Amino acid sequence: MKTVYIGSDIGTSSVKTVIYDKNFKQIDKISQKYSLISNQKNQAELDPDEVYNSVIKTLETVIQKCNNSNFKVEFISFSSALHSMIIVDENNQPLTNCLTWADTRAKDISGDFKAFYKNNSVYSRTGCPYHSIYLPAKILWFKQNKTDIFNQAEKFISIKEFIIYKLTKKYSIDYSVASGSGLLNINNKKWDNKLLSFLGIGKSQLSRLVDIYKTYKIKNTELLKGISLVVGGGDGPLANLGERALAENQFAATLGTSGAIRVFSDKPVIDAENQSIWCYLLDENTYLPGGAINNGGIVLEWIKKNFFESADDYYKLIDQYIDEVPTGSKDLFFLPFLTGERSPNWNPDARGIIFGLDYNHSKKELIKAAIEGISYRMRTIKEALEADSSTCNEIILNGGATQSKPWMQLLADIFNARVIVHENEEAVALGAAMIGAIALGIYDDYNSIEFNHKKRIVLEPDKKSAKKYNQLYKFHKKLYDNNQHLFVEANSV
Ligand SMILES: O=C(O)[C@H](O)[C@@H](O)[C@H](O)[C@H](O)CO
Repeated sequence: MKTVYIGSDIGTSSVKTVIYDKNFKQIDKISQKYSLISNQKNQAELDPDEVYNSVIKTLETVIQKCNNSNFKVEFISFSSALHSMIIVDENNQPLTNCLTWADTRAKDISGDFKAFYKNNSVYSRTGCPYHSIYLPAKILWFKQNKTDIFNQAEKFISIKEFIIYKLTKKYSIDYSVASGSGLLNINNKKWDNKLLSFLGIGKSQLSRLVDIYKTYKIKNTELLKGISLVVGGGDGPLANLGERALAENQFAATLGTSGAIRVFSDKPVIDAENQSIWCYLLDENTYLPGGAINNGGIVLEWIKKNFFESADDYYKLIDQYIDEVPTGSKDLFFLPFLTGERSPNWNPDARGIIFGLDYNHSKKELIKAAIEGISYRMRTIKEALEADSSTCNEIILNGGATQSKPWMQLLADIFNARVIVHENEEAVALGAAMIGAIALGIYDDYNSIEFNHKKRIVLEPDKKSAKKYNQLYKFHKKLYDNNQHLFVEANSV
């Protein structure tokens, strides 16, 4: 009987459940989309029951397939997007939808929280810069704006806790997802007391902290009952694991709707002065400093929606324009802050700028300038990370951008580093499956996993283009810096 592992990646717009053989080779994958609810400004929510039903549907389909093929399922291991929050009442019923990382309502919280954050070194303890994406701001928003819900809150949980609760009747949160909440002290691995008392919530309102290897038996549904469920971790940390970017100078990057660059470290890495990077956890002993941009492929989707609605071959056109338009898009610059900024400046007021437009520019230059702008922002993260960890000459890339070879070459040139893409496309689900194999005692730790990672693409930077991009990048940064005060002023004109 063939033994198989299952990794399930609960993302922001879909769940992907993947079957692996015991050498972590993908056998099959089932995905199910769900809809992001965004009827009001700053809202980006998911319906928790819709997500749960989608997860169950993919799991049952996969288990049925395994049963039909006479495969022995060792475990199901989970991953989820970070920074999500659902408030549940004393009967374990959701009082809210699931606020995702993209929900920005909490940028409008009032009062002295920012000063508290600064004066109490919250960043140094939690590894999370002051920002509305994290749970402290989200919780405060409810306290200030929906007091009735805040008062009825029995627990503040993430989407993964919600699903695991439904499957096991246990509220547990792993250190990885907990570290992305902004409520965990990453040094002593405990909920941060000072922060909790400022917010006016108790430890009992948060789940029990468990390690990512914690295993339960599934209690419900005929097909899933009795299968080992491994709690697993957050998508960013598991992407690095799935990419096997294990060394301190190996950065793994994701570039999809948003983007991130991260690296494993055996100690906390923080930038106390500028707070340019975050530091999350994979497990109790592995730290994950990194940075994330809000504006990746979302910028290209915005251009499509507004200017290329009927272009079925939009992404092909993008590739063509990257090739046709010269480096630097004929001096056109696009600061891509369509949804504010996360790393490295965490500026919620940052706005998009198209600079240098003249009569000879066309949509081709506009698109290439957007691609260059997104890529420059990724470079700002690489640099912030290098300033606090090690220099990196090789970046392992995953996410939607890996569909475009011209974009990847442009990234290699802007990073002035080798870009590698592996054959396996589902790094996060793969990382979750690796955690499951450790949890079940098949491997001692993630270093000892034997894995033949095949490379699909290896791109070296082109020297001439890298040199040119170096100059252009400096100008891009200047454009950003010189407009800082105008971003703020624009709020009150
Ligand atoms: O490491 C990462 O990829 C980022 O830090 C996260 O903030 C993700 O964007 C989030 O989990 C949504 O996928």
